Amino acid sequence: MSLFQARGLTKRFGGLTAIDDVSIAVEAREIHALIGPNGAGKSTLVNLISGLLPLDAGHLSLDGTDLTPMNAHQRVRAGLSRCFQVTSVFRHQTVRGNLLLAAQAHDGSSFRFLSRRASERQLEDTAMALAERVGLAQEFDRVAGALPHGAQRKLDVALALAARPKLLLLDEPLAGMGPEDSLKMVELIHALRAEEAILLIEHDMDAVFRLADRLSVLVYGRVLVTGSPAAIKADPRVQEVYLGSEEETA
Ligand SMILES: Nc1ncnc2c1ncn2[C@@H]1O[C@H](COP(=O)(O)OP(=O)(O)OP(=O)(O)O)[C@@H](O)[C@H]1O
Repeated sequence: MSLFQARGLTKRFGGLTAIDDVSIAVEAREIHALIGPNGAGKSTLVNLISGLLPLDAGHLSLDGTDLTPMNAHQRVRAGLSRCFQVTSVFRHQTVRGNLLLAAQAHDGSSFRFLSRRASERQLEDTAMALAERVGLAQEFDRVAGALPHGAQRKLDVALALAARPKLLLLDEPLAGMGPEDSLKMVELIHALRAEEAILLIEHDMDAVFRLADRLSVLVYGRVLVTGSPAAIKADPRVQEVYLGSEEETA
């Protein structure tokens, strides 16, 4: 069984079926990218999976746990963590402060048998380990709002990692980044795959095709095709969807 399975997801907005019987699976250590033209339903699908929007129909499971009846917070606790297009960083806090808060929010109860000093030390270690994982150890004591955009997005990823997710939802992680930051973020996402499965929504097709193990193409709220990067590139139906902007699938 796949680590993550979504089956028959459906969402209507009045007369519009924005997501129409969508099924998608993500395996352990897989980067599964979701692509599609503007308005295809990618954001709606991510909101359904993370629990920000209620489903009209369908089922979701993660590592054998039924997520369907859970709200967004319960889904995070069950192992589904999300990075937002709009960063969720506390701008006036330092990197350390942000990561301590996140570590405490997700780990607080596991420290209740430790002394206060021991639990504080443990939280500090967790915060530093998160900073190191995303390459922000040098910026640990800097105020988050003063960091360059690329570093803030890394911090956003670290905040999502604090929940120790089994599946990480990355919603346009490269949005607003220059080429140098994009390259660093691609490297970071590539490295994350060793521990977290990733569902990636991203407009930068170069990055998507470099990172993804499999892709699903969403068109008018339906999955047109799922396959390897090579199969997706060669698929005439996909080429037709992107006709007029061939460089996007190149
Ligand atoms: N809250 C809403 N109420 C009504 N219609 C909506 C709502 N949210 C999305 N839609 C519609 O659902 C469809 C899918 O939109 P969605 O934003 O999910 O697409 P997308 O693939 O994420 O687009 P983009 O790549 O431009 O962000 C669109 O037709 C959109 O107008």
